[in-house]
Amino acid sequence: MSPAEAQVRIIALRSEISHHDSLYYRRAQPEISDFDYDRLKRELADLEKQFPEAVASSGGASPTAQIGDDRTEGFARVKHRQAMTTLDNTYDEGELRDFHARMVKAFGTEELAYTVEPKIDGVAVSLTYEKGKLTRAVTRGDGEEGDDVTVNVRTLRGLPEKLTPPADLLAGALPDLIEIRGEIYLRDEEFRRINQLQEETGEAPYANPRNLAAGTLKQLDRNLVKSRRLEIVLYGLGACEPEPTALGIDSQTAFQEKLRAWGLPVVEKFWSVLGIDAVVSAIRELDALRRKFVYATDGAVVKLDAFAKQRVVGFRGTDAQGRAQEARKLSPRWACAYKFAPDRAETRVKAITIQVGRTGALTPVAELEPVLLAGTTVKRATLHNADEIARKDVRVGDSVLVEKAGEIIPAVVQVLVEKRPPTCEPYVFPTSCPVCGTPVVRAEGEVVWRCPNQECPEKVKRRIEHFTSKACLDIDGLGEEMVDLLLKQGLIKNAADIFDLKVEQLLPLKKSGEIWAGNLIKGIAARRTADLWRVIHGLGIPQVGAASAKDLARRFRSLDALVESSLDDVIKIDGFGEKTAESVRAWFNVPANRALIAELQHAGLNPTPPVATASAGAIAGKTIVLTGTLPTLSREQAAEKIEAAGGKVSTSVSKKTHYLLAGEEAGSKLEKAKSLGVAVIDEAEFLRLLAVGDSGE
Ligand SMILES: NC(=O)c1ccc[n+]([C@@H]2O[C@H](COP(=O)([O-])OP(=O)(O)OC[C@H]3O[C@@H](n4cnc5c(N)ncnc54)[C@H](O)[C@@H]3O)[C@@H](O)[C@H]2O)c1
Ligand SMILES: [Zn+2]
Repeated sequence: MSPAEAQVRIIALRSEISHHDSLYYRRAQPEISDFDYDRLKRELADLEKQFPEAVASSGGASPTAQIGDDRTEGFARVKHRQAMTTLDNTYDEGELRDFHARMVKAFGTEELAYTVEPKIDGVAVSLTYEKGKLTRAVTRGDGEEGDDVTVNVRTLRGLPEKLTPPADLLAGALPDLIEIRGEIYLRDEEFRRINQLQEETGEAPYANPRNLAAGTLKQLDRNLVKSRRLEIVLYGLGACEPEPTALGIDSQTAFQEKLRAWGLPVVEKFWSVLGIDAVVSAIRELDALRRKFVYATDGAVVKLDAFAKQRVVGFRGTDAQGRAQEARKLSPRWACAYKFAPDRAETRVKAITIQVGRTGALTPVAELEPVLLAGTTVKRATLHNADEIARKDVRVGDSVLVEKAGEIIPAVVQVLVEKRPPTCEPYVFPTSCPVCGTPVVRAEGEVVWRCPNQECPEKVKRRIEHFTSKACLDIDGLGEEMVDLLLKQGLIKNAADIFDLKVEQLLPLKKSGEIWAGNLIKGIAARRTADLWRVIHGLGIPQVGAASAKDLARRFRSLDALVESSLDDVIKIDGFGEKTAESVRAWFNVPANRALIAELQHAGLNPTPPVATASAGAIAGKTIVLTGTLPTLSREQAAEKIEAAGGKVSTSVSKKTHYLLAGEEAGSKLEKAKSLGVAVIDEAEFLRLLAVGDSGE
């Protein structure tokens, strides 16, 4: 390659990489896989090294000398006390050994202590704890300054507002201020749940849990954030006052132990080892274990253990020409990320079929030549939607690469265009429903095409299947096949008909099926009084999963009350965003849906409301004032709990106040409460009261 050609390629790569950076960090909707992205970036870094003169005349900053910037509109920006960096990474064991060789050169010994940690594929954040209390959460941003996401991070389950102080003084006190770095992630099952809702409502599904976590963390609707169960795992140290050594933290291993002692969520396992061979075997162990972890991992992070040694080698902060940039830290020289190549395989697309979902969404699926991938045989892979097929230009007959991350459904990541047979025609997405022939529609701003026919046999079937499924009415013996058979025989037309089935009607379906038919009818009859939330879930209201159905059951306690509820009533439920509430109301406003409810009731469906609900609890209807600092709950959390239990939070103490919930350093409110004879309770008492009304599902 000539310098002139190199320059052209460098400019092209820079713009391509910037494009992918913006999609990945700001919009959380990347177009290419990480593996392919890393290849582009490596190509650019190599060219920049090889042709420094071409770099000099290309102008502008290179993505190789920057940290991917995640900052977006709508968030306050906060400077990190200590910069957040990225990691140098490799897919190659040889390069990992080169890293070790550099350390050996710096310290003159092979016997170097390292930690090996899982590399969590989440969204990087920095938490600040001041005097043991969580005060701030900030995204990595450009490394120097990130977005303030404190409000959203406070919704995370499993993240303590306070650090557990050491049991004995010898263990060191809590730091005055500490920045703790970690990753926010979503579990696979939560990822799947949300993606299903996305698809049902016609929004683009997320490609993987990391992107969904990133997209969620940057939501401005706190209720939406809360409804998605984000979690966090912590592993890194930023600024610390006093010096970490004063707290007994002089290595990554000691820091890991401290995180555990403080009660923070941490990695399941890390290794403290001596020398590079031990590093390599720890990475092998990690690779064998990592699929069992609750978060996705994409590699191992190897760190020089001793902080004193880390300080000696410092950070990479130079651009491609080796010039130092103004104190901009890019990545530590004392760490190296070894990435695991994704599980990928090459196969061929035999056909593209279209699935029609419960809400009519048309989902294209690639039917594949069976191929072994991550230990399982893969025959089908999702193609998501029409836009995705067009973007990747997937055609029947194409050779493709399929990738499987964790337990996630395999996806076609790339078409091998060079292997395309000349007869391959571009795929044409159907313009009518493959099942009922109705022309498909696409709502404005949606990516999903739908069959709009409410009577579409496939939709009807899927609605009934959902209604009788384990997750909903849980009717024994009424699986997908039986529902299909009953529909084909004309014995049912909708979910309500199930309750009118007679033994005589079922007898012809099976040879000597008396016992079977009798049991099925008995089973169906027993579900007439199923839990209310199961019935609500079974209705298949868009956006309403089991958790929301439980909330609705707790709040309304009967189908009639739910049918008659107003948008306002629904919005007020804790955890319900406007979107969910609107979706609920829209569903009940459809005459056919109301008719179905009437039919169900007519057929004897009489669901059981939750046993002990919040409205029967000790907090329900009570006015509570908060004061002082509580030992574990933040004010926000306490207020939320009160409202969720049907109580009211008030700011000032009066004769109408039922309880004053008082923590440490309670001031004038405490005196006033005492003078008015208002009951004063502490956090423990408060939690006991809450528990009184919380036994119902
Ligand atoms: N597909 C795309 O279009 C696209 C675009 C941009 C970036 N990316 C992906 O993102 C990567 C770059 O992102 P990055 O700068 O965050 O780098 P990175 O994800 O490769 O590694 C650095 C990050 O790893 C995280 N990390 C996880 N576990 C850790 C541990 N135990 N110790 C220390 N750090 C740990 C930290 O947040 C750190 O910032 C690329 O390599 C690529 O895989 C993909
Ligand atoms: Zn149809």
